[in-house]
Amino acid sequence: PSPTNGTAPTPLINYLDTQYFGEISIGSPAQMFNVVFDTGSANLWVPSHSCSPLYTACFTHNRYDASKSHTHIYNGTGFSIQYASGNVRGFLSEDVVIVGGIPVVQVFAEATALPAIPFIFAKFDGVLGMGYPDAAIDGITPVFDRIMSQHVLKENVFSVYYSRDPTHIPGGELVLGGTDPNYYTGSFHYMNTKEEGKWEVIMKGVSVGADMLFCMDGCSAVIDTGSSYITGPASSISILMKTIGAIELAEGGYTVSCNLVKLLPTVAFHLGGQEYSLTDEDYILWQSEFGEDICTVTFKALDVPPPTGPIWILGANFIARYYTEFDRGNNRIGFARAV
Ligand SMILES: CC(C)(C)OC(=O)N[C@@H]1CNC[C@H](C(=O)N(Cc2cccc(Cl)c2Cl)C2CC2)C1
Repeated sequence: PSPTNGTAPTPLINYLDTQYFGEISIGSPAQMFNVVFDTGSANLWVPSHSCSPLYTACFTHNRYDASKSHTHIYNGTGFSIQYASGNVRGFLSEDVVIVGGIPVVQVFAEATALPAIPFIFAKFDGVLGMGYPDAAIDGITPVFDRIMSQHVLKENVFSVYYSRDPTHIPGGELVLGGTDPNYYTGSFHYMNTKEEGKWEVIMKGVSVGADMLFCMDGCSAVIDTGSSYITGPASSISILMKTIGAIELAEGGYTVSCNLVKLLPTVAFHLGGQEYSLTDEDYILWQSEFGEDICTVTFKALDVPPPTGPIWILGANFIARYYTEFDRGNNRIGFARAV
């Protein structure tokens, strides 16, 4: 896919509707990595060749070997990213990174400490943050900003399609520089980002069936391609779960009995003058295990402390229903009905 027409598509793999990732290369000759294109963060990191194999999560993923790349530029500055479940630590390097066929000289982190939880569950090797520069740790210019400054894109936007059907190939698509009409119908509706530095918008309410139950006075919503689910404040989520008759599991997830799934109400998110509703098909993960069906609700409780929170995070299961355009040129987000 040459970026000559100003857009650069990258096919994504869909793993269980919870992880969507695509391939990039780093170094010369090319070393390939599967990364999540994560609008909720703004740094690129991949496991390092110098990560001790005692870290299971490093041992089971592709690792970048600086000594094998003749375009590697040494940096060595320390790096640490605090995830909820643990820190990824390492050091910075610089090399040629190719995304969707577009090469950039990029400062990125080589992870030398990768917590087993959650990364042994990751099918991807690393994370390519698609957030704003303000969110970048160590003030590193993010990949998309490096691409924009090359003036090779038709528009300073990128778009994300996440397939809901695990048998659909590709499992998704990232387009740099535009949108892909094959994956949406109807027109886009746009809303401005709340502030320059985040893929975050003002949400005007969350309704369950006909009743607006949450966020009546407005709240924030982050559109996060790197999160699997939709998360909301624990108080709201527990009311939502009671309303739909879901029962809480030990580790904090919720399930409903599969024969009631068809009766579940729609949940609608009021964003930018439009109601974005999700039906049971969109928010129930129906899995058959050992001959019995388990219906998991793909909403999770997550209390993000102020000043960032309280917020709702609209993740993969929202994006799978609503094709999303992230517009850096106009600091706005657009949604269209996904195919
Ligand atoms: C404050 C700061 C650290 C920048 O916040 C973030 O980076 N916030 C990120 C926001 N987007 C989701 C990121 C996340 O949770 N994972 C872990 C993950 C997600 C889904 C499935 C799996 Cl298996 C895993 Cl491991 C990233 C690897 C995508 C955290």
